[in-house]
Amino acid sequence: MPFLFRFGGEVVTINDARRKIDEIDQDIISLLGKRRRCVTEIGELKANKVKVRDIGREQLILKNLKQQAIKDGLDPEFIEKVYKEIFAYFIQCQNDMLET
Ligand SMILES: O=C(O)C(=O)C[C@]1(C(=O)O)C=C[C@@H](O)C=C1
Repeated sequence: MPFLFRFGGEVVTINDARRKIDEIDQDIISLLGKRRRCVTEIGELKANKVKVRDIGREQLILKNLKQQAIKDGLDPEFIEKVYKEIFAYFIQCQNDMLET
């Protein structure tokens, strides 16, 4: 008898739930890849490298995403930590592309 439990309103086995998590994780990675392509386009517009980092834009994104996080039942402080890493990575991507 497989272990059954509730996940998003349905009764499922742990393997079913893990398959859903695997799909969600693949979507997250694919969306981050898509985000990277947009950031690369912006990087090309910043070709003079006067200012790669835009703190005002980061703050606006964070404000909106923290509100969204609350609506989606997530801790906004967790989202802030995740996005600080995301911004750091994408700023590095822009710096790398502008150096080469
Ligand atoms: O909006 C920009 O100017 C970007 O380069 C994108 C981005 C981001 O990852 O969202 C990256 C670096 C900036 O500090 C702000 C935002």
